[in-house]
This record gives sequence, structure tokens and C-alpha cells, in this order.
Amino acid sequence: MNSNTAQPGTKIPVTIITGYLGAGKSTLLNYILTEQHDKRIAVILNEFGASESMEQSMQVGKDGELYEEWLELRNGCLCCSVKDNGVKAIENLMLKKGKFDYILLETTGLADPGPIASMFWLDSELGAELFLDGVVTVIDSKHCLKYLQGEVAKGEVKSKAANEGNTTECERQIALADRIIMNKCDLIGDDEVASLEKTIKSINATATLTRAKRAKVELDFILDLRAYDAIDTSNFAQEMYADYKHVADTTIRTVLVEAEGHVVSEEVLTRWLAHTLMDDEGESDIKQILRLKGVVSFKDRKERVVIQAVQEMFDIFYTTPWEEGEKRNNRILLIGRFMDQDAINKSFQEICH
Ligand SMILES: Nc1nc2c(ncn2[C@@H]2O[C@H](COP(=O)(O)OP(=O)(O)OP(=O)(O)O)[C@@H](O)[C@H]2O)c(=O)[nH]1
Repeated sequence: MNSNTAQPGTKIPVTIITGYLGAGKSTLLNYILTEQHDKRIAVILNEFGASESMEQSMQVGKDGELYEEWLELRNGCLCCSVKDNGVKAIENLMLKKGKFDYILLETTGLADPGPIASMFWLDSELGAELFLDGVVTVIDSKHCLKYLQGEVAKGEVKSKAANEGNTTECERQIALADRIIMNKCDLIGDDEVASLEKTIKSINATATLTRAKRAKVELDFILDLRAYDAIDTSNFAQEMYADYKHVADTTIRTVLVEAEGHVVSEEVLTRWLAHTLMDDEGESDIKQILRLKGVVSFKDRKERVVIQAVQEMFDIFYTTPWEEGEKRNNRILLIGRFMDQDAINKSFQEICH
């Protein structure tokens, strides 16, 4: 999903590295930091500590050079801290250390990446020096299916969500991913990997997958994702035709809605998005959209319109023009739990003419 359409200027990309306990996040980051490359990459480990004022340990790598810093956050870890606190702490650190080319932020194994992604996305809109580049999820291919079914890693207590038969952390981390590293492929056979791939695709049809051992992946796979921008629309259109059928026994899945014609106006689309992204509070199986991407055509506009959303936040981008005679389809992919595809589809058809 490399985009050349929107360049957030001189802002620094932040990629969130997430994954359930023991998936191989640290292995990945160590590998990245010790590989020879000419990029200045900051790695921030978002660790839970015992003390109230928690700290982020941090490493910077360039040409194999490594050192550590401590990043003080007054209100605890990044996921729980007051919004821009984490962003400010990183900016202060850059004042001291000079700018980085990339920032990789590792979450804890039990983190829901949604709120962290929203925080960085919102802050880039507010003029911060950072922007959200995307979410990379590392999975333990050997144990992933068990974790998806609510089993927990050794020594962990089953989370409230898993106990209630709701989504598991592992499921949410897959749902929010733009890139997925299927790690530990040395521990299972090819058939098992292929079957796991299908399950993952049915939860999140839009992420790009790669298989790995010891988390060895090309640097390009996790950098310059531009997953929250006006993404390259030709790539996007292809992704939308991916096999998004629901094969997994999970509550989160991907749904595609598609309509011919045009969306009437930005105002109408904005209203539809606000309504669709809202959680169905009060219902027994609460609908919750975690991520949404789409390309639509507005009446009387030449440009494609790209939509991005995470949780209840969304943005609309005017991008490249439609070709002469090109069929102007409107396509939106939604990743969420307890979605009524027919209802979402019906309401979408109603705003496209
Ligand atoms: N067999 C095998 N072991 C791996 C692979 N990748 C990592 N490991 C091992 O798995 C264990 C967990 O890896 P980490 O990188 O610490 O995982 P993590 O996601 O950072 O774990 P937490 O910090 O507990 O969330 C370590 O003992 C690694 O050496 C792999 O591809 N194959």
C-alpha cells in the first residue's frame, strides 16, 4: 500500500508494532535494529512497569549503532495515558536527540492497537510532528488459532472480553493490522500455515501478509506503509477483490459493500460514515467497526475519493481523477464485530445514485 499521492510533509512516520504475547515483536525489532541500513529508526517499547510513572525504553539504530534512552510519561503507558502525552514525549525526545526517519512503537502483547492508532492519527491532524504510518501485527503462527478461540498464553489470565465470548486481543490485533507477519512458520507445516492464512484473511481482508521465521522480514514490509493516507487507489481496488469470505469462527470479520453510480455529496457520505461507525450501544451483540477503507465517486467531482477510518474517527481524501469512461464504482470495506452486512449494504445503496 505504498502511496505517492499524499505526503505528510516532513512529519515522521510512526508504525505501531503489535502482536499477542510471545509472538515475536522483540525479535522483529532487534532484527531491524541490528540490520545494516542507513535509516535512523527509533524503537519505543511500550512496557508496563511496576511503578506508577512508567517509562518507555528506547533504542535508536543507524548502521547497527544502538543505544538506549528512557522516555518518561507522567500518566502511565502510551495506551492508557492522556491523549497527546505520548506524542509530546516523543517530540521532546527528538528535540534532545535530533530527528528520526522512522518510529516503531511496540505495544504490549495485551494491548488493543485501536486507541493507540486513533491517538497518533488524531495528533497528526492537530499538527504534531508525527503521523500514523500503519499497524504491523506479528503473530505466533503455531498458537494463533488457539488464541483466536479465547485460549490464553501460558501464565496469563483470561481477559474479560475472552471470558464473555467477545473478541480476543489477538483478534483485534489482526483486525487493525495493515501488515501481518506470520511468524514462527518453522514450527508448523505448510498446510497449517495456508489454513491459518485463510482464517486471518477472513478477519481482515485488507492486510498484506508475509510468512516469517525469527521475524526476518524485509524492512520495506514495515516501513512507508502510508496506510492511513489517500492510499494508491489502483492497489486498493485490487485488494478489495481479495477473498474476504468469512471462514473463521470469530466475531470480527471483513465486510464489503459495493454500489454503482455516485455518492451524492460529501455531506451525505459524512453523515453515513458517522452513523455507520457509531457503536450499536444497547443492542445485545454490540456492533463495532474497528477499521474502514473505501473508494467512492462523488457526483460532479472528477477525483476519486478515498475514505479512511479507525474506530469512530474518519477522514476523506480527494485523490487521482477517474479515467475517461472508467466505471465509477463505490466500494467500502469494513472490519468489525457483529456487523449486519445486509443492513450496512442497504443503507449504502441508498446514498449512491
Ligand atoms: N521457533 C521460533 N521461535 C521464535 C521465533 N521468533 C521468536 N521466537 C522465540 O519466541 C519467544 C518470544 O519472542 P519475543 O520476540 O520475545 O516475543 P514478543 O512478542 O516480544 O513477546 P512479549 O514481549 O511476551 O509480548 C522468544 O524465545 C523467541 O526467541 C520463530 O520464528 N521461531
